[in-house]
Amino acid sequence: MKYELSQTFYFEAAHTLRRNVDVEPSLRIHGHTYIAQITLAGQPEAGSGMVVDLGHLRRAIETLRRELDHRFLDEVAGLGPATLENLCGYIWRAMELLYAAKLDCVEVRREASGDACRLRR
Ligand SMILES: Nc1nc2c(c(=O)[nH]1)N=C([C@H](O)[C@H](O)COP(=O)(O)OP(=O)(O)OP(=O)(O)O)CN2
Ligand SMILES: [Zn+2]
Repeated sequence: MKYELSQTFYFEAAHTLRRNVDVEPSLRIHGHTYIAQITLAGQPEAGSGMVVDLGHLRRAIETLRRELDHRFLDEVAGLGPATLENLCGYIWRAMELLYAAKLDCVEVRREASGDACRLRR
């Protein structure tokens, strides 16, 4: 048995994208609302009864969110082309530094279009 703790946050950001379909509109600067979910998994520590204190996760997310919210994603260092896949990877790398093997899943969605990407251990 393992316990899964999740927290969800959103960010609004702009980007361009080089694609083989919808070439011209994708190359124009446009924006999306992104919803991201981070899941940590493990066993609660005996003393605290927590896998991780959710207050700690909330602070880590706030720092990360400042790097993405109201940004032009093409200019975010280390992201690469601003796809859902690369956003998952970017968030994963930031959270793995803090939570190591407890990091279980990162999901990024664009609900307006029904798009989602999930990165799992
Ligand atoms: N594998 C991926 N494919 C695409 C991604 C992605 O992140 N991973 N992203 C995009 C775009 O960001 C794109 O703007 C969405 O385009 P599209 O699916 O054509 O939908 P709309 O332009 O209609 O989206 P709106 O939300 O309505 O603007 C494309 N592919
Ligand atoms: Zn887009």
